[in-house]
Amino acid sequence: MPAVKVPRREAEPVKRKLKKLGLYDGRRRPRRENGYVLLPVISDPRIEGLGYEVLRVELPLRPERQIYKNLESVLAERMSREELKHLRRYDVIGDIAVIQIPEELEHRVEDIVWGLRKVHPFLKVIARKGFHEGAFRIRDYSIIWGEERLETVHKENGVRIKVDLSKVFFNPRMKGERYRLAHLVRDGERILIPFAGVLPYALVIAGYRKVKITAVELNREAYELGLENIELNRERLRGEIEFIHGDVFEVLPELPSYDRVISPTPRGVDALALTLSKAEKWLHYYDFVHEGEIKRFRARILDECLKLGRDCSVRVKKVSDFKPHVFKVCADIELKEG
Ligand SMILES: C[S@@+](CC[C@H](N)C(=O)[O-])C[C@H]1O[C@@H](n2cnc3c(N)ncnc32)[C@H](O)[C@@H]1O
Repeated sequence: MPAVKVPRREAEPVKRKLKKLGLYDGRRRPRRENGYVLLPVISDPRIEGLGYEVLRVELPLRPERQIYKNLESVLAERMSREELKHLRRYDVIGDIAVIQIPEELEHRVEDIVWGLRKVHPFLKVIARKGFHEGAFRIRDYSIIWGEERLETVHKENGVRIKVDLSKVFFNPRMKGERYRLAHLVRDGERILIPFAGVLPYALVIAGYRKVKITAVELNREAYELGLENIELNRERLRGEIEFIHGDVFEVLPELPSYDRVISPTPRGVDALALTLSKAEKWLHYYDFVHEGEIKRFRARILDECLKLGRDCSVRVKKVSDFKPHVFKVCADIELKEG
C-alpha cells in the first residue's frame, strides 16, 4: 500500500493537506523512520503529482475502534439526508466537543451527542455553542452532555493550552495559522503579540523558535490562564515569553518597537496604526473583511505605511470563512529598510 515519506517537521501539515484532499488513509498508522514519517495514503493517481517521495510499504492497520469516522457518516444511521444537510462543523478542544445546533436539528440533540461520542470516545463534555460576545470575545456555551465544566487542556503544535471556554476566547481552527507564523519566524527575533488571549500564538512560536516575545492581554482570566500555560509548557519552550496584563491601547505606546508584531485583532477593533507603529520588519494583522473590500483593506494598509514614512509590501491571505462573503484575513505586511 502506498505511503508518502516526509521530514518529521513537515508531517503534520502534509497530513492535514492529504486529509483535505481526501488522500490520507486513516485506516493505517503512520510510521517514524530516521527523521522522516511515512504517511499512509490511498491508491490514487493524484498522489504522484504532489511532489513527495512515494513508497510501497506495509503500514499496520489501526484497530477497528480507532478508524477515523466522521460525524456525518456515523449519524447517517439515524438521520435523513435532509437533516444531515443542517449539520454544522464542530470543534474538539481537549476533551470537550463544541457544536452549533441549528433549529432544524433541535429534535436531534441526543443523536448528535451519541454520534460525537462514537467518533470521539475520549470526550468528557459536549457543549452547544452560541456567538462570541463583548470585548473579550467570549462565546456563549451550554453543556448538553457530560461533566459540568468548560475547562480543559488542549494540545496543539506540540504545546499544551489550558482554556476555560466560559471565561476566555480560544479558536482551535487557527492551529494551521499558528504553525505558519511559527515557521516564518527566525531564532533571535523580538516579537510583540497584542490581544494575546491565553497565549496560543506565543506558546506555539516559542515552542519552535528561540525568540523573545512580549504579549499583552486585558481579560484578567485569560491573563492568568496564560501565565499557567507558560508554566505548563516551561520544559518545551525554546523562547521566552513576557506577559503583560493591560489594555493594548494604553500599554503599546509605552513599549519599544519589535522585529515582528502579530495582532490577532478582536472583531470590530481597529489597531492597525498602533500595531504598525510598533513593527520594524513585519506585521501580521488579522481582520474581518468582506471579499469585495479586500483591495480597499490593502490600500488602507499601504496608506498607513505611507503616513509612517515607511515603504511596505502587503499580502492579504484569507484565513477562514466568517460568514457569507466575509473572511477572516491576515495581512502579512513587510516593512522595508530605510
Ligand atoms: C480574537 S481574541 C484572540 C485571542 C488569542 N490571540 C487567540 O488567538 O486565542 C482577542 C483577545 O483580545 C483581548 N482584548 C480585547 N480588547 C483588548 C484590549 N483593548 N487590550 C488587550 N486585550 C484585549 C480579548 O480579551 C481576547 O482575548
